[in-house]
Amino acid sequence: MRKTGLFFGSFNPIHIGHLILANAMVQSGEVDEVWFVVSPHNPFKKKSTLLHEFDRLDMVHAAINKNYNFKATDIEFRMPKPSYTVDTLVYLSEKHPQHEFKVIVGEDNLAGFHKWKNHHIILEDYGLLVYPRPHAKPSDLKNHEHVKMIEAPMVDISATYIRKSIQAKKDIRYMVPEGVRELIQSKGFYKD
Ligand SMILES: Nc1ncnc2c1ncn2[C@@H]1O[C@H](COP(=O)(O)OP(=O)(O)OP(=O)(O)O)[C@@H](O)[C@H]1O
Ligand SMILES: O=C(O)c1ccc[n+]([C@@H]2O[C@H](COP(=O)([O-])O)[C@@H](O)[C@H]2O)c1
Repeated sequence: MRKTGLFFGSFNPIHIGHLILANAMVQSGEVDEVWFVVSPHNPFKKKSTLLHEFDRLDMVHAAINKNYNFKATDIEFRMPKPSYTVDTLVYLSEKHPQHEFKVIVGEDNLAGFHKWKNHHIILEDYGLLVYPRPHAKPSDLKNHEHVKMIEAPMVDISATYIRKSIQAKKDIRYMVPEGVRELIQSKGFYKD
């Protein structure tokens, strides 16, 4: 069985915070690889700054480059919207029976985790890999046998900050991998 961590996000754009964290998951030895699950554009949610899902997927591919421990998946583009984590897990497990999937979440997600669809199934059949987040509320879930806390650096950067920097015509070098920066520049993403 291949141990695979799923990292869900809109990745608008993917940045070094995401990549450092995904790499820490692989380095911890808890997973062999991380799949970036790009969240689709929810047609019911209007967010003018959210790029088309294929553009965000292209940036994730550019970021992964030749890291064979990382993979990007567009699986949720073809699933009913909004996509629930449990549905994606069930679908992926059926499609890839040789993989054992776990969900990567920030510590701040634990407090509201009981509101996720079929959260018991996520916990019992899959499990969570949790990375530290600043100001996370305490949660008993940390002691659950299928919840594993993973040590990872906290990198204080967000996609919002990067988008704002581009709008302010600032240099975003080092916040995203060079290939992502080149894509953003050549396609004129986030300029207006
Ligand atoms: N710097 C970071 N370190 C660790 N996790 C992060 C970081 N930035 C975002 N995340 C987490 O990664 C997941 C995917 O992030 P997302 O694509 O929403 O990026 P974001 O930078 O938070 O975006 P935005 O600023 O547009 O809200 C989310 O669960 C989010 O909490
Ligand atoms: O499946 C659910 O019910 C569910 C409810 C809330 C959040 N999630 C997952 O958690 C991710 C982060 O959620 P949020 O609300 O912190 O942006 C989101 O992209 C989903 O993958 C999933």
